[in-house]
Amino acid sequence: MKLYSTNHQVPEVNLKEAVFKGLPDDNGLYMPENIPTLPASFFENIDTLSFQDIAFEVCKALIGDEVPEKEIRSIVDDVLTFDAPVVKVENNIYVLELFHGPTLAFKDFGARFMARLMSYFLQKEKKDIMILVATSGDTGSAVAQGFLDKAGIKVTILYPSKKVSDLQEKQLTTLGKNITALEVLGTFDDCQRMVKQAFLDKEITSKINLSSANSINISRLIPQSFYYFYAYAQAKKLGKKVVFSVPSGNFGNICAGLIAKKMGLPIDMFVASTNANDIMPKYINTGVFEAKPSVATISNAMDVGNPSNYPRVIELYGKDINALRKDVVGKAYTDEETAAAVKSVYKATGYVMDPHGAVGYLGLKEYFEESGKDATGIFLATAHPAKFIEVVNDIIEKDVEIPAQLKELINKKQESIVIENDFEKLKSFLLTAL
Ligand SMILES: Cc1ncc(COP(=O)(O)O)c(C=O)c1O
Ligand SMILES: N[C@@H](CCOP(=O)(O)O)C(=O)O
Repeated sequence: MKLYSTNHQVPEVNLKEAVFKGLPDDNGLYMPENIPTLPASFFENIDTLSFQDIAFEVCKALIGDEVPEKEIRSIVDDVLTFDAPVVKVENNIYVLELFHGPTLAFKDFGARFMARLMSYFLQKEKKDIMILVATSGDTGSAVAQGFLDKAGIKVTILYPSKKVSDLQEKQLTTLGKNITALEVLGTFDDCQRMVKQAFLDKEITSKINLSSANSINISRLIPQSFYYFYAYAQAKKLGKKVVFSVPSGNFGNICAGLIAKKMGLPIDMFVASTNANDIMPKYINTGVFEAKPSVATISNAMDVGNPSNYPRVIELYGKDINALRKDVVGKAYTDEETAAAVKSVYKATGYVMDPHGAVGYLGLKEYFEESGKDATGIFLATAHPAKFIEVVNDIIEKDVEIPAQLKELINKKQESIVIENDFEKLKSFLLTAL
């Protein structure tokens, strides 16, 4: 796989370089030079294949020139040890549950794949790596779990103080070992900015082999495309066109879906659904991209004011907004609308949505209402509702069952290092953590 930078100021790299480097030196994002189309026969038989078989075919088409087939098979089988079922919620409305992994969020797919792929590349080369990751709640814990105890790898997580849920914070701060959590006195955007700055700082990069585990790293996006194919395979028997609604923040998840579409997956439309941090819906609707400070919402993991995958999304459409609009509509919702959706769906069906999934549900409903389409609508449930019990229990007036992997964290001791919202503080931490 050859990858270029969206800023076009640095030479192309192969997959291995892109994975370890994370961010190109010109501050762009790595993009595959060629996105292969899968053969028609694959889509004809897709509903007869397992999740692992589908992922294997997709992955082989993307990275098979650099990673041997046998290795891809073993990576995919190791990563996909849990399901991603499509479940009916209402007439024409289905949910793709992406929260059955170890940290109960869709990030488990990306983080586990990245950890496995890096280990494969590192077998041939001995070097120590520092993974730097900014999180608004879910990426950090998935990455920490994915890299826990991996020899030669240290993980530093930056999370915004008091802006993640209590259980998310437990997940970030209780692992210890090779994982360090930095509690930043700022927003997620501040954490993301500091991480990006570290990749461009020559003193840091000359002393530390830094790598990113955010969706700026291409190896996060590849596995995030697998479940779009698998969801389509599950929905194929319904015989209708398929629309996906993706609750979005940094736009890595939807970007992976758009890559799946480029590979030939017949998706009729994507709905990019956000909370009040509506930078991308505004961009899609007006053509103006204006990053702004994020605001706190009940779908906290989507509180992003400068969506990092914007350059990739526009690159996929040759920077032609009208071409993008043919595939993607943008919708945004307030906390009141989100809470009302959680409540009404629970009352009508018994299904408990988390606030992020609820934003996706709202986007799908609105799109169907305005388009009048008779299609299979699938919204992505990106996290388990128990990760946000303080919000969800209040809305549905009932206690959500807490899965065992969260329950066991409740009494664990949290450990984090508080740092100011100042890049120099991160830099001195990194240089002393060597
Ligand atoms: C639960 C949840 N939903 C949605 C999102 C948004 O996904 P993305 O940043 O890929 O748009 C995130 C964070 O990434 C998340 O943790
Ligand atoms: N919502 C994310 C923010 C980071 O997103 P990423 O997909 O770009 O790594 C989170 O939960 O941390």
